[in-house]
Amino acid sequence: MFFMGLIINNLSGGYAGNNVLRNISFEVPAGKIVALIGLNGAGKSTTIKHIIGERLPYTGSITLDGVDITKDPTDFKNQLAYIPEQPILYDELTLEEHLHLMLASHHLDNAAHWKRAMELLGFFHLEDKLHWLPVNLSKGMRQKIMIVAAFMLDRDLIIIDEPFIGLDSPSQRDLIHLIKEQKEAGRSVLVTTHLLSAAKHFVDDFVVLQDGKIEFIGSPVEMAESHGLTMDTLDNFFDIARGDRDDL
Ligand SMILES: Nc1ncnc2c1ncn2[C@@H]1O[C@H](COP(=O)(O)OP(=O)(O)OP(=O)(O)O)[C@@H](O)[C@H]1O
Repeated sequence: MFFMGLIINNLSGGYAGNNVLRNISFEVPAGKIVALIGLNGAGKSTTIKHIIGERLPYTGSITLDGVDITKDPTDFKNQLAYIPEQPILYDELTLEEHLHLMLASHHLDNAAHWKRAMELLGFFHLEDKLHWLPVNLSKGMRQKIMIVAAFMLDRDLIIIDEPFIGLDSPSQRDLIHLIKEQKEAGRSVLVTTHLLSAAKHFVDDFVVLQDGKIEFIGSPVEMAESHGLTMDTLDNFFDIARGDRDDL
C-alpha cells in the first residue's frame, strides 16, 4: 500500500544558475490541509512549480499516492488540480465554454462532472453567468471560476496559490468551507498564503520556508509555541522571521 498524499523528499531545485530550494522535505497526507508559508522570495512559488511539473528536481523526489513525478509525469499530473494566483482564462470563451473545455481536456465531460461544476458555480452565485466572457467578469469572479474549474475535477491533490487574494470575506469563508470539504473527502490540500490570520484556523500544518530551506513544520499551535507566540499573536510570525521582534 502506497502512502496516500504528496511526499516531497530532499528536493533541491530552482532555475538555471539559481539553486533556490535546498533539500526540502515535507508531506501533505490525504485528508490534511497544509499551508506553505514564508517571506517574499523564500521559495514557495518555486516549490509549487516543481510540484506541478513546470520545473524538474535537481535532486530528490516528489511522489503523489506513490506515483513519482519524474517517472510517471502524466499519471502524476492527472492526480492534481492547481489554482494559480492569477486567473488564466481565454478572452474569447464564455464561462460555459471554459468549463466544457476543461472537462473535455481531462476526458471528464459527462453529466456527473457537469452537475458538480453547476453545484460549485451555484455555490459562488455564478450559475446565471454561464454565457459571460471573462472581460465581463470581475477579478474575484475570475478567481472563483478558477476555483470551480479545479474543484470540479475531483483530484487527490489540490494546490491553491494565494487563495484569498481578490476574494471578499464571504467568498473567503466559502472557499475555506470548500477546502474543508476536500479534506473530509480524504484529499490533500496545499495552499500558499501570507494571510496567517485566516490560515491558522483551518490548516493542519504550516510548512515554513526560509531562504529555500525548511525552517519549521508543525500545527498552528506548535508553530506559535515554538516561536514564543500564542494563537492570538501568531499573525506576527513574519515580523519575527524578519527580525522585527521589538515591534510585537
Ligand atoms: N524565473 C526565475 N529565474 C530565476 N530566479 C527566480 C525566478 N523566479 C524566482 N526566482 C528566484 O527564486 C527565489 C524564490 O522565489 P519564489 O518566487 O519561489 O519566492 P516566493 O516565496 O514565492 O515569494 P513571494 O512571496 O514573493 O511570491 C527568489 O530569490 C527569486 O529571485
